[in-house]
Amino acid sequence: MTVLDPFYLIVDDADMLERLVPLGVRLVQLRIKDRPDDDIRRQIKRAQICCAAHGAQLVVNDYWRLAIELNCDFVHLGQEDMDTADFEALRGAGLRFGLSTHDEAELARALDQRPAYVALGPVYPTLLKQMKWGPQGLERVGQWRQLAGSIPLVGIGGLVPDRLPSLFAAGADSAAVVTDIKTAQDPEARCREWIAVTREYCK
Ligand SMILES: Cc1ncc(COP(=O)(O)OP(=O)(O)O)c(N)n1
Ligand SMILES: Cc1nc(C(=O)O)sc1CCOP(=O)(O)O
Ligand SMILES: [Mg+2]
Repeated sequence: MTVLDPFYLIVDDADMLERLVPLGVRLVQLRIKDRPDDDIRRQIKRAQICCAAHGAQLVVNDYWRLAIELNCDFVHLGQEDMDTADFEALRGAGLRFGLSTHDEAELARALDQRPAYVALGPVYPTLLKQMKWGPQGLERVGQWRQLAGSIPLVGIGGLVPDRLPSLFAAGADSAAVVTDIKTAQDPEARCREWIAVTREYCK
């Protein structure tokens, strides 16, 4: 079973990944939207080099075909991504995958695939993207903890350092973040705060 770091950084591009991973990030997702495949390919390669140099686990969002092509070992897929993903090909290539969930039906669908983790979101309101789901809240995190059994649980959406103790107390194993670090005046300093707050939850 994968043990997830409690701090799950999500970045938009390889530039930000190269700034933040050397600070001590151990789990990072490259979540690039609306770029040509060649650009994504180049950015994944940069991310692989940086993560290998710093002992961080790279997770590629969405682009599972490129992840197989480039010998990555971890992808994240949402429910729509799952519609077209070839899970046998992923397993055959030795890739682990984490899956997004927002309601019980999605959770059951995700658990059927024996993922490395399930993510529940948005735990709090998120500014990152329009979603049909309202904030799930901490009670829902606790419910997911029970339903997911031994599968690691990632909380995502509207997370900031002050919210982390209650998120972990509710049963999350890891906290994923985009906006709080991306929009910080000093992303490096904010990232260090996240590392400090989450360290005590390392298993
Ligand atoms: C850790 C984590 N959880 C959820 C998501 C969202 O995935 P998805 O629903 O496919 O949406 P996009 O991120 O692709 O817009 C995630 N990326 N990471
Ligand atoms: C990308 C994403 N997926 C979500 C889900 O619930 O599946 S919430 C979310 C946004 C998370 O980012 P922030 O830290 O900016 O709120
Ligand atoms: Mg996706």
